[in-house]
Amino acid sequence: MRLEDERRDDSDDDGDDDDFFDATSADVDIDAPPAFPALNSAQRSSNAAPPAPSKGFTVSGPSVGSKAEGKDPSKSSSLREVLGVPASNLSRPTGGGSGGGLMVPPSTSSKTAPPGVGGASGARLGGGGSMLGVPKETGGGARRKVVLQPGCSPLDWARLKSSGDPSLRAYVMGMLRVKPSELKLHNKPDDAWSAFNGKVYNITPYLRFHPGGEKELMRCAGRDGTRLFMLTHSWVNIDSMIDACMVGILVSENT
Ligand code: HEM
Repeated sequence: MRLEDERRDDSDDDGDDDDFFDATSADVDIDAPPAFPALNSAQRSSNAAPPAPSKGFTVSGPSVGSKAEGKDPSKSSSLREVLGVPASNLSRPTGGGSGGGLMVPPSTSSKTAPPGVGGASGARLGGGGSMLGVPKETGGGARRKVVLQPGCSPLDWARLKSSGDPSLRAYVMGMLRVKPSELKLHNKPDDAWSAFNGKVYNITPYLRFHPGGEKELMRCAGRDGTRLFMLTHSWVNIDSMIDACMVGILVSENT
């Protein structure tokens, strides 16, 4: 399916949290990436530089030079796998100590702590919390962050992913050759497939684990989400994240 065609079956953007995919509305750029970090996030408000994709960022925390990498537990390859993030991205330039992996210890950040919450964990609820499965700050002001339900942390996902549960692959045996017209049929939360880099994945099981929320992920249900994915967070290693959900490869309509 060409991009022009994709634009016709658009998701509506009426602010309703319940509507995931609507193939009828038009005139919205379906690949317009969401703000990352969120426009009103602690990362931005704390005088942060814009997040860099994979190179050229600065680190304000403890030394994370290549020599230190092997010694730091938060940069172990297994953690990287769980997060689907290359080592070089575990510390994004966040300022204010709200980064995901190696940033300033929690106790140094009190700026975003909600009232009544001491500087320790409460201050860490925003920013890079999603990478560690920490529910994000929700209360107060205009901030509207995704809250992962209990049991939906990256580690929980890693556990489920390696369980071999056949429902991860929608009970598909072998690998399918999926045409865009067939892909389009799987556009509901309980039956959502999406193509990334030519591979078709059943994204339904991952929805509740997605740090960016179900609604954002559902924007690419039933279609090729590669562009939106790359515009949003090209540093995320999609293969390592949802390889267990792969159901086939995307083929052209007249194959
Ligand atoms: C199956 C495909 C996807 C996977 C495996 C995935 C995975 C992830 C991961 C691992 C993160 C955390 C990254 C980090 O904090 O550095 C993340 C965050 C995010 N994702 Fe996705 N993503 C997918 C698709 C999408 C799509 C299609 C969208 C949007 C339209 C999206 C929007 C977001 C947003 C907005 C965040 C930031 C959440 C925050 O505020 O921390 N994602 N995603």
